[in-house]
Order: sequence, then structure tokens, then C-alpha cells
Amino acid sequence: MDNALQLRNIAKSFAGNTLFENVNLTVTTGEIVALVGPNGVGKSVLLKIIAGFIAPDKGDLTVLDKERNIHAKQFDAEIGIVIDKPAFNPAKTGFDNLHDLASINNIITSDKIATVMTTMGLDRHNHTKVKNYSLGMKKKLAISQAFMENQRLILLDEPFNGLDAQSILNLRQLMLELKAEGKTIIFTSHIQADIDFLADEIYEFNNQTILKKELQHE
Ligand SMILES: Nc1ncnc2c1ncn2[C@@H]1O[C@H](COP(=O)(O)OP(=O)(O)OP(=O)(O)O)[C@@H](O)[C@H]1O
Repeated sequence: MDNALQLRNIAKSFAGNTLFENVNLTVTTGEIVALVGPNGVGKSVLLKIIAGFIAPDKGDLTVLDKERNIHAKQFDAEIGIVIDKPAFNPAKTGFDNLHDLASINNIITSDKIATVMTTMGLDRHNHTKVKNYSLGMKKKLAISQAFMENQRLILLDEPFNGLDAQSILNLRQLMLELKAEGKTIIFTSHIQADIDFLADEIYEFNNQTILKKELQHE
């Protein structure tokens, strides 16, 4: 099976404070991988390195068959990401925000955006501006943009945070459907039930690196 991602000896420090060294991670295409560990160990930073938003200090990455130049910030349209503070325009509706983002790559229609919003429990005709969205609605909008363009690699930072019980079940289902379509998903979470339910592999931050953890559900 081919790999969606390979990280080799990735290191990252901020202001002399080492977050991690020698991070090695190979993710098979079509798998769901969970990154776990205490607050502040670097889970979000590692996702941002994979997305190309943050450059590592050392190491090599191959992402979706492309060798990454670690000295250049890069944006790969085949990667979808949900990060802590998505840059939505607060004065526009959810649909208009997704529409603006989609116009950059111009590969999906308005109908596709509407379908994705429905999948996420959002309504394209809701005229509420994003500044008046609830926490959960913002999270759903962020998740929508991470998969609406059929991205092959989907990076989800604490996707279940702020979602109600039914929405958590819906998102779990969606993640399994994306996996069935061959998408690769890496997510972070502190919620053991979601990790156990979804993850094909779990990697835990430990002593400034990551180690594979035993699965609990097999
Ligand atoms: N751009 C940055 N500049 C300086 N320090 C940063 C930057 N981004 C993250 N950090 C620091 O790196 C550390 C790891 O942050 P990160 O957000 O990756 O943690 P996390 O494992 O995702 O935590 P949590 O479980 O709380 O979400 C934190 O101490 C954070 O302050």
C-alpha cells in the first residue's frame, strides 16, 4: 500500500524551547491516525508542519508523493486542515465564506458547497453572519472547508470540540465515509472514545518524540 505521508527526523523548537526531535511517522493512504498527548506538547504544531504552514527546523517530509522543501512555506490544495483559528470573514455568511474559499481553486460548484454544508448540519440559506455563529457552527464550517474540495489528506485539530452529541456521531460517520473513499485523515483529540472508535493507528507524544500506541479496540 502506498503512503500518504512520511516524516523523517522532524525537529521543531520555538525560541530555544524544543518541542520535538526525531519525529518519524509513516501514514498509509486511507488510514485514520490519531495524535494524542497532553496540552502543549506540539500536536497542532505537527499538523501545521504537515500542512506546510510551519517549517520544521530539521528533517524531511514526503506528503502526497511530493518531497517538501522545508525552507519554504507551502500550500497544497490537496490537503484540508482544521486549525484553531480558521480565517473566516466574520461579516459574511457561512455559505459566502466557503464560496470565497472555493473560488481560489475553482474546482467545485455552489451545489457541492451546499451539499457539504448539509452533511455538516449547516444550511446554505442561513443568513447568519459568521461573527454570530456559535462555537459548534464555526467548527462545522471549518470542517466543511477541509473536505469540500475532495482533499486527499485531511488534518483535523480537535474536530469534536464544541460539537453536540448528535454532531459528534455525525462527524464520526463522515470520517469513516471519507476513509472509505480512500482519504487519509490525521486528527488530534483528548476524547478517548472518539480515538478508540476511529483510529487505525495512534501516536502519542512522549519525551519530545512520538511513539506508536497500542490500539484499545482490537
Ligand atoms: N507560532 C508559534 N510561536 C511560538 N510558540 C508556539 C507557536 N505555535 C505553538 N507554539 C508553542 O508550541 C507549544 C505546542 O503548541 P501546540 O498548539 O502544538 O500544542 P498541542 O499539543 O496542540 O496542545 P493542546 O492539546 O492544548 O491543543 C506550545 O507551548 C505553544 O505555545
